[in-house]
Amino acid sequence: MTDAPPLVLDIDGTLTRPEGGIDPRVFEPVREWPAPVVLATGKAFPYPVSLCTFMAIEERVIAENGGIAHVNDEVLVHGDRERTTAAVEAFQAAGGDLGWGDVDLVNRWRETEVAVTLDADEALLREVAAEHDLEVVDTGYAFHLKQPDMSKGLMLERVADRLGYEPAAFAAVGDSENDVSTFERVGRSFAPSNADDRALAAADVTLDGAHADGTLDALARLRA
Ligand SMILES: O=C(O)COP(=O)(O)O
Ligand SMILES: [Mg+2]
Repeated sequence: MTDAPPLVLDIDGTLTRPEGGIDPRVFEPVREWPAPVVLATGKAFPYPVSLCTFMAIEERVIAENGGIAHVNDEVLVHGDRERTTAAVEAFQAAGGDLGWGDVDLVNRWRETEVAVTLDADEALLREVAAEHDLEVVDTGYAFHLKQPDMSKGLMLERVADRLGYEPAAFAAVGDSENDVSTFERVGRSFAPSNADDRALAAADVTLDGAHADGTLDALARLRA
């Protein structure tokens, strides 16, 4: 294989099993991929960094829906956490609950945006977001309260530049609306069958397989 494209891979819903957790079958093809692999996720910064570390691949990550990234010994920051913090305080003052319990590991190491459980008061969250010029993204795993001008795709432009590629040189796999901004910029995009309507509509290719089954199929097609 000589011309496998660089990859942008979402994590939840894409590298995972339907019942949750990373599908270990993705480790080898990702580790052996002959071009750069960027993990692009809504998770807080340390999560994809750790995943790369334990997969023994370069720590090339876009985290927090494009709020922060690491590539080539450089940290790139886009989001402004203070704006989100003010909105979270308003949400909580109006009776909203982020929903992660007393020890909130989901947000503990976030630097730019905030994640809220899917069973939180969505109408209140959207109302507060609008009042603070923020938006709510539903990844299927959490609501994310973030700046509208922050996305995985926008951060991919900066990461791709550091890696010496055009964003269009990349192929991407992703399952939800937070991957649409990536799909809009890459040359080839794939959505596993569990993807939400927005990801399915934006993807070039809809895969028959769900979760990592679909992703493994996409990776095999890209190397065929
Ligand atoms: O944790 C989430 O809400 C979504 O994460 P993902 O972007 O890796 O799918
Ligand atoms: Mg996902």
